[in-house]
Amino acid sequence: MLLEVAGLKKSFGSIVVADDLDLVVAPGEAVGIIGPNGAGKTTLFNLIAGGLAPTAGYFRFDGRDFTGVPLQGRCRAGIGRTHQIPQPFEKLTVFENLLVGAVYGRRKTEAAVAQSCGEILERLGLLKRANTLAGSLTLLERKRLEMARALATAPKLLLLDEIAGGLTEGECSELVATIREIRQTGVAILWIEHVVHALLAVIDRLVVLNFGRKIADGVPKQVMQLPEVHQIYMGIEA
Ligand SMILES: Nc1ncnc2c1ncn2[C@@H]1O[C@H](COP(=O)(O)OP(=O)(O)OP(=O)(O)O)[C@@H](O)[C@H]1O
Repeated sequence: MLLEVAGLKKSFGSIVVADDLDLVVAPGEAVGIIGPNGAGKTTLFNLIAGGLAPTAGYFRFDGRDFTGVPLQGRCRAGIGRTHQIPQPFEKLTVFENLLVGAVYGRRKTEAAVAQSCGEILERLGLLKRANTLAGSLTLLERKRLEMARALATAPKLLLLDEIAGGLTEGECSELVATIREIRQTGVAILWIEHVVHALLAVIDRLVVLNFGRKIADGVPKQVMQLPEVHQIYMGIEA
């Protein structure tokens, strides 16, 4: 397995956001995560990426025990992430944003990463915006930049947090095509998304969270049919 999380626990006061969670992702696999607002999805990403420390839990990545390893160590080991609300360095250009990811995420010189950053921008459809200040991008371009900057760190696992939210149907389809292309390069994907049809177009497996607990994990179409998923996630009575 590429990622193995076992017995993950985290609370904020009386709110339990990760309740004895187990999760695995195989190399190159695409796994979707759904769940109602406040189910603990983004918190799970923060725990995996290392921005938050769990109360308990075991964490293994790429064959090594990573329990207690901080964010930058996880990034350099191959965990890249995007944020639900894009967080570019607004006063840097698009290309400079990628350089930051590549130089600090891979511990390489600017000269050594410049070409691969250009290739990533081309793949993500942002090459023509390379010298534009990130603060002036459209929402779709910001979302593309989030992915491009994460890819610049050369991840083995890419965490996508609601990347399709707020986009038009056409923009969403474009983004799905890009995510499928990223997958074809061998990068594993763990994707939180409320736009379920976008998710289902990409993923191999679907995990459902509710109140910090995993309530389903399996073949996407079968998971979507489960009465508890209908009831909890969509508010439809079984
Ligand atoms: N730093 C924090 N301090 C206190 N409570 C927090 C903190 N971060 C998250 N929470 C709470 O933990 C719960 C889970 O939040 P989280 O953002 O992980 O949910 P989510 O499933 O990603 O929701 P959404 O779909 O709305 O993005 C929420 O009740 C949230 O208010």
